[in-house]
Amino acid sequence: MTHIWVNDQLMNRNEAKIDAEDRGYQFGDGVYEVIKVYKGNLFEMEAHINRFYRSADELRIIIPYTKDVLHKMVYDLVEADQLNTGHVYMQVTRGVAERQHYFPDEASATFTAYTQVSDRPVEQFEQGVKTVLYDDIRWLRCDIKSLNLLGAVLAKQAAHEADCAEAILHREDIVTEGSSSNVYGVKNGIVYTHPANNLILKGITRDVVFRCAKEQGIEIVEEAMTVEELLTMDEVFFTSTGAEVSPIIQINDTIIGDGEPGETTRKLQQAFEAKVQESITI
Ligand SMILES: Cc1ncc(COP(=O)(O)O)c(CN[C@@H]2CONC2=O)c1O
Repeated sequence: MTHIWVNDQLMNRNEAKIDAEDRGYQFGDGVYEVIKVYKGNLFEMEAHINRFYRSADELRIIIPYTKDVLHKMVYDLVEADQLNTGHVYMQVTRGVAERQHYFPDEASATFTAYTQVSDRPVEQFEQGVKTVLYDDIRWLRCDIKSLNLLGAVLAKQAAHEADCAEAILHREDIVTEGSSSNVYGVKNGIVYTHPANNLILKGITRDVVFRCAKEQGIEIVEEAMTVEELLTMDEVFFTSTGAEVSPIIQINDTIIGDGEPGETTRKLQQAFEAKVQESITI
């Protein structure tokens, strides 16, 4: 039996009860994080916690724990579930109150966190994936990791129906990011990706890849690509907590490069793997 934090109670997963008037349930009024666990070790935990609090602050949601207490709660959850490889999903909502759009005067945040076993998608790393293009119909605060995911849900559904792993989003002609990932193009060994502003989520994996690129002497230019530029890149890849560094070999009907994962992508995959291994202290 796995466990779940519901506020400050760690209980069996099937005992959790969430009120029908929780604002996360009714309005998507909350924020979340997905944290990878490798051999029982939380990867980039501090960065995820910092982004979690920043997202909550942007929505004026008060997380009722200090960062240290929250870190311990997540650590204890992984221990309780003896999670080896997988992820922790955690979220905080503005809480339970009679349904009204404006912030309720009286509501205390609802925090939940649970673990999920999830293997690393090794075949995806090795072979690369097909993707589709999809209009970025999301709101203009994509830098907040909010529960408002309908734009991403519809995009991912379109990818799923096309037997693809990801949808690449674009606002008119400008490529922003994936439905649940950051997207990069490589031309002549230089990596291009959308600037970290309100139109994308500044991924934790993106930050690790930036560090890896610097160490490897690979130039990254934070400059938005047009759809046409993306389709004519030598290499394309995407990153997320779950996808790590995954090559993209096809976008709609366009084969990227020679249809195989590229050299720069491979270098970044190897450098990222070294970071993963470093995080495993046992
Ligand atoms: C819209 C969006 N952009 C970028 C990313 C990549 O961010 P990280 O590198 O920090 O993961 C995510 C991750 N979304 C999480 C990752 O796994 N499932 C999700 O919903 C995302 O949802």
